[in-house]
Amino acid sequence: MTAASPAHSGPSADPDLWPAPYAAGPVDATVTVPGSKSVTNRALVLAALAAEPGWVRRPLRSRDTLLMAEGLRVLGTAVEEGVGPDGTGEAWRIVPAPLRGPAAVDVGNAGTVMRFLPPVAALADGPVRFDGDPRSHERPLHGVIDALRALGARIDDGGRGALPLTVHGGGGLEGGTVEIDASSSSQFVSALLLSGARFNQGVEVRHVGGRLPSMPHIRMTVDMLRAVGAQVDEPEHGGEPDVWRVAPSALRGRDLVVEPDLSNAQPFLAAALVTGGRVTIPDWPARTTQPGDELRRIFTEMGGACELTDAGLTFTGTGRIHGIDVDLGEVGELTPGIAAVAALADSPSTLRGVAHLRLHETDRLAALTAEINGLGGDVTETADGLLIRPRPLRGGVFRTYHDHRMATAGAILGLAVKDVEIEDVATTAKTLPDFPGMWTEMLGV
Ligand SMILES: O=C(O)C1=C[C@@H](OP(=O)(O)O)[C@@H](O)[C@H](O)C1
Ligand SMILES: C=C(OP(=O)(O)O)C(=O)O
Repeated sequence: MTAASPAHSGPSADPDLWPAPYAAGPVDATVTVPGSKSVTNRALVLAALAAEPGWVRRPLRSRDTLLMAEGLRVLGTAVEEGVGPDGTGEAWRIVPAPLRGPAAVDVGNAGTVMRFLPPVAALADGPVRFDGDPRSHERPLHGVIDALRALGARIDDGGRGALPLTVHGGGGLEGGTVEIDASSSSQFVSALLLSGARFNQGVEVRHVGGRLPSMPHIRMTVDMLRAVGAQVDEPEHGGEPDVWRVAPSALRGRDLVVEPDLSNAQPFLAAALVTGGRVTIPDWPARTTQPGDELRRIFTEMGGACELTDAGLTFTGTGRIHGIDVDLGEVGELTPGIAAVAALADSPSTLRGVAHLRLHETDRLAALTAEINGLGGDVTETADGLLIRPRPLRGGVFRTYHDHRMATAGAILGLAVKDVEIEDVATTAKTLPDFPGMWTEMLGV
């Protein structure tokens, strides 16, 4: 472990700076992780589009999912706090209703809200205005806007191809075949498929362009559509490459239990790796489309070991971390946490396939480079990723740029480097509101 730099004057009293706890020894903890953002927000959209009420059990309650629930509410759907249909387990009860406008939807900086709801709004019977955080104006949306127009929707975006915009819902959408370039976000494809069953002709989405990122998230969309009764053709299992089809049909209301968010399990697993300790995540699914499941392979290659038992996933570290050369294109949202671990390794790492992270919550490649180097690291950006050469790090302020995964990446570094202070740790509320409490509880501090 690296001592704090003598030049560093110790933690400041700035309330916006969170002193990241330093781990004096190996962690040994069981950490229950709240539900998946991606599953919760798909479940909400599908339940709102269904022909009958449904339940979403163990939903994630975070900024992104509360924005999704509110967006659906203003479009007419009832999202009620309650218990599951058998009287057990906390759940949201979703009662679909005719989608209506005028309405105004705040997307915050949630990719899932800004991309999944405009197709839903096209089914409403009036104008729906979309706006969000300043960063939401910079995140790509052209794939959704152009596709919806091609499928028959009227959208006023002032020619920007981005937020803010108004979808002039016409009470329904013709649908049909559409070509999009989804190389900047897989969420374009997911967005069109999720609403596609409700279009008159269904939808056929043909991706044309560069590499499509985050394929597991598209598989999640397809699996969840099938679970509510949609008929989906997809490239896997013999379909045409880069083509997805959803047939027009009614969707069933279901009782769906949300899996723990495996991407939010990442910092806790990383804590086992970095401190040579042991962390168990209960309810780790045996089979899942969540990209976080890849952490079993990636963190094992970086020096740990994992075991999936009835108790959950137990991940054990040795305290020695190895560098890794890995393509993260399918699992881009894991990059900040992997970069933090890689900065503490005993050999260099190359993270590839993630150019599209420049358009995430912040430019994650620039942010990780600036902040790890700000602690004395040696990170360089490549055309599609990062080169990380570990060096002894020192304490200092780790800025987060309104990015929840920057905050958790900084916390991972703080385990091994004294006097790291995270700016605006509250930004973790996007997907994990109690992160600071969970982190200190894991460490027993
Ligand atoms: O569909 C989803 O739930 C997501 C898809 C991915 O988006 P991109 O394909 O834009 O990276 C991922 O990074 C994001 O965190 C969640
Ligand atoms: C990229 C992410 O989020 P979003 O859904 O806003 O795209 C993320 O959570 O890492």
